Amino acid sequence: MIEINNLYKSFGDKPVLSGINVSIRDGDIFGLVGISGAGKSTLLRCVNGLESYEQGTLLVNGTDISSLSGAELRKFRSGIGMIFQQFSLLERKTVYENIMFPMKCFNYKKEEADARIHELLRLVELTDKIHSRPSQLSGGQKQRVAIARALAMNPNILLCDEATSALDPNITKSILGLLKKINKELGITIVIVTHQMEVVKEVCNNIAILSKGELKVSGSVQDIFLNRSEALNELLGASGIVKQGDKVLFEMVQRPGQADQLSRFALTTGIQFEVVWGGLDRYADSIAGTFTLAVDKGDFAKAEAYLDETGTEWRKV
Ligand SMILES: Nc1ncnc2c1ncn2[C@@H]1O[C@H](COP(=O)(O)OP(=O)(O)OP(=O)(O)O)[C@@H](O)[C@H]1O
Repeated sequence: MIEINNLYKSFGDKPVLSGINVSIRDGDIFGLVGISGAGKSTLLRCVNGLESYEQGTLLVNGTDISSLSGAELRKFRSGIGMIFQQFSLLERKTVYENIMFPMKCFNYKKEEADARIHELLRLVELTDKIHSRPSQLSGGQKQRVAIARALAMNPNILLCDEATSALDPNITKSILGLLKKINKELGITIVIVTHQMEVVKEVCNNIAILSKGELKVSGSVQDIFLNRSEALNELLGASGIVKQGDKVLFEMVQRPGQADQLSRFALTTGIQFEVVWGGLDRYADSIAGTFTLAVDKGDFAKAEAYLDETGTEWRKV
């Protein structure tokens, strides 16, 4: 469990995080999202003590990192793996030596480390690349090596800083598949910083949206996308949909299992409408979405009555 309470951090006199409250449960795949400069990476780096903070508390499995130093801090950090956009592999070393690196720092016995490297390479499906150097690998393969290295010390948390941002969509999918497998099979909590909404929808169960160093909203991915807060609209560039002339705009939510919602609305009310925004998305294993409809002002009372009578989830835009 990662519990962040009222966290404040500045660089010099510039506040970059303030009043941050986030709770990440064991087994979560948690997304930290927000536009560039929102403070996502800084918050992620606070979790493993790569950045310090001035106020608030940050507890990882009950331990306050700011209370640790020296060997205790090193031991604590070894329980948190991290991967990066640029992979950060040692270019002159082989795949084997790269994965060995953290174990070497902790004086693992050669046989023990050797067995662990083979086990990790099976997990990331790269056994045939054991003697390759990073320059001989594709981007996706490099990230697999980085993941294996991050897992070498058996962490219970994996931090991912824009880990798929440099990869093409198919490779991104395969890395996300690997992260899901690691989360499910090894029970590792994963925290993902990303600006890619498709990444969030594909793997995260919970997210927090940051803007200018502040937490705007947090909760389940599906709820946040279906509730369409202003913070999400801002992130998606959907703020301020233009209201035109005599039209009234409203948004209907389509939860899983409500696939006939639009056609029922059309057939029952007979109202002519335009779909001006929205669509369906896959959230892990279910499909849901929102539609923003525009109807003539004169038809809105009828539409509203239908929506309320049928218990449809909706809101005026
Ligand atoms: N070491 C540093 N020294 C001074 N300012 C910094 C430092 N690291 C980050 N910042 C500033 O802190 C703010 C938050 O940066 P951060 O990298 O956490 O944002 P981000 O949301 O991860 O953005 P991006 O998606 O562009 O990486 C930015 O204004 C950035 O310029």
